[in-house]
Amino acid sequence: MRTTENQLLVIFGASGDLTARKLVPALYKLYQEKHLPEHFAVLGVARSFMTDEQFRKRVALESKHIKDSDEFIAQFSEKLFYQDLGDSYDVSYMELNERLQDLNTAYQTDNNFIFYLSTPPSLFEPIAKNLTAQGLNDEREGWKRLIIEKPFGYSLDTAQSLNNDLHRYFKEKQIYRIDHYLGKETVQNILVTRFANSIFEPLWNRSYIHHVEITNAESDGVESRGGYYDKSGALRDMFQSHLLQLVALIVMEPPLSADPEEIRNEKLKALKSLRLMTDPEVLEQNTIRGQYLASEIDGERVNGYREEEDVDPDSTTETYAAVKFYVDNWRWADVPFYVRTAKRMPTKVTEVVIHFKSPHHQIFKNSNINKDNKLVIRIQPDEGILVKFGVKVPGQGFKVERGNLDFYYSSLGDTHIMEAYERLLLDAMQGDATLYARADEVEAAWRFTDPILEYWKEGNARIYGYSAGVWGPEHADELIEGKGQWRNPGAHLADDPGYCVIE
Ligand SMILES: NC(=O)C1=CN([C@@H]2O[C@H](COP(=O)(O)OP(=O)(O)OC[C@H]3O[C@@H](n4cnc5c(N)ncnc54)[C@H](OP(=O)(O)O)[C@@H]3O)[C@@H](O)[C@H]2O)C=CC1
Ligand SMILES: O=C1O[C@H](COP(=O)(O)O)[C@@H](O)[C@H](O)[C@H]1O
Repeated sequence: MRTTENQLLVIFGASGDLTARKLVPALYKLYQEKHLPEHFAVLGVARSFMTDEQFRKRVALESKHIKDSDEFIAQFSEKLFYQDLGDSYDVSYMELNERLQDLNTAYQTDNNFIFYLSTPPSLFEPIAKNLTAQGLNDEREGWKRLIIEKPFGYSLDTAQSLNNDLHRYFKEKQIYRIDHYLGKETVQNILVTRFANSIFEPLWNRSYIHHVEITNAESDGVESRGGYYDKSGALRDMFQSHLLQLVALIVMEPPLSADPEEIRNEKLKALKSLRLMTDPEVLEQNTIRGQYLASEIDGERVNGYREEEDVDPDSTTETYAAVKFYVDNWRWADVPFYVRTAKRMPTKVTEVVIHFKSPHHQIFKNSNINKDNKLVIRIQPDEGILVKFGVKVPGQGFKVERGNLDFYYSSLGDTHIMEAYERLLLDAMQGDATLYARADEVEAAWRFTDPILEYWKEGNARIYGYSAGVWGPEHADELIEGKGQWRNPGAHLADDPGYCVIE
């Protein structure tokens, strides 16, 4: 059992959206579930002026994301404090340090500090530098950890220079780069499915796997984040980070143990083995970008991307990205990977599908099976795993249909499944970086993504429009043709069509 030592959590960007919507509710849940240490406090930091009481009201007492009895919330709120930084950096950081030391003494947090940077990325380096100037990176008394929000860089160059900047002030082992997909239970379950069973891993290679398909679909548009998204796009926002982390978990070799560095070493090797696409012809044939157009969903008009708030009316930023690629190593040679991510799809769903090859000799010639075995790892919603396999239809002869063999997390009843930010915060509090991305992993992911972005930026690849509420541009079907078709899953895995369900 890992221990959570006494500590003080400092959140930069405490007046922002993420703090109110994700971080404080996650801390509250950890408090409810009794995961927080006996001596614990949170200091929120931003430029806006607020008293402790105003901060508490804003993020806890009046938060629609926290629901519980007033008394319990009030107890939790007493652990929350706020310090404004104003605009004059040196003086402010000195005051911040004094406040920290006072809280550290009052709450007996043993000089253990986590600094969570939930600010615009341009502030990651200056905050690390200012903390260092105050000696707040020094681990001689108590440990110091730095959590960095996404996006981590905008390209390989910018990610490398951010890594270099941060390493000037903090050691790699002090740095925790958030990728909230790694905090999802079902994403972690990929490791368990593969390495805690002997029934999947022997098949997990080019001899048995036909192709791998990953879909990340959101039904929402860009909502209020148009300003950020228009400079980012689907490839930077989802593919480079969350989806390549999923790919790494699917592709990686078995680690020696569940030790964080062993797992991260294998993920790095996996990311390094993705075949770089630099030839324009290859990029043209293997990547597709799209942008959603205005449409009607359930009788209501929804905006096209270019009409969204804070989006350039002539924007060529992609809201749909599909990439086909190969992994150049012994295990995966010639197995195509198809990964797509998009906004304004028919439903919100993320899943990994391992498509197995057909049996190499068909005995049941009259069977009406034209689909192969599949392993569906449903990341969200309706989290679970589904195996599609052939079963005999009762009656004469050998008619074969696809049956479903499944497991759903919802069947665990009342078991509390930690939300990603809860899990990640608790891990950082306990000094476990397994579910955080290491510097070299992030760079390897950018190395693969950069040439696609460059090719798209040059205006070479066409940007296909698709109506909001459909599965992306029709042209994307050509990418996967010859290997089958996109699975276009429904919201509920439990409703996945199958001849029978084996309980
Ligand atoms: N919101 C979301 O759903 C997601 C956000 N993220 C990431 O989380 C981070 C925060 O995002 P979000 O909360 O949405 O952003 P917001 O714009 O809502 O908040 C930014 C915060 O940074 C503060 N800030 C700005 N300048 C400074 C400064 N000089 N010193 C200290 N604080 C400062 C702002 O407060 P003030 O103006 O008072 O200083 C505010 O509290 C970003 O890196 C974002 O990419 C990642 C995934 C999802
Ligand atoms: O990081 C991000 O993720 C969300 C999707 O997260 P999920 O947990 O709801 O799947 C995405 O909407 C956002 O654009 C992106 O920045």
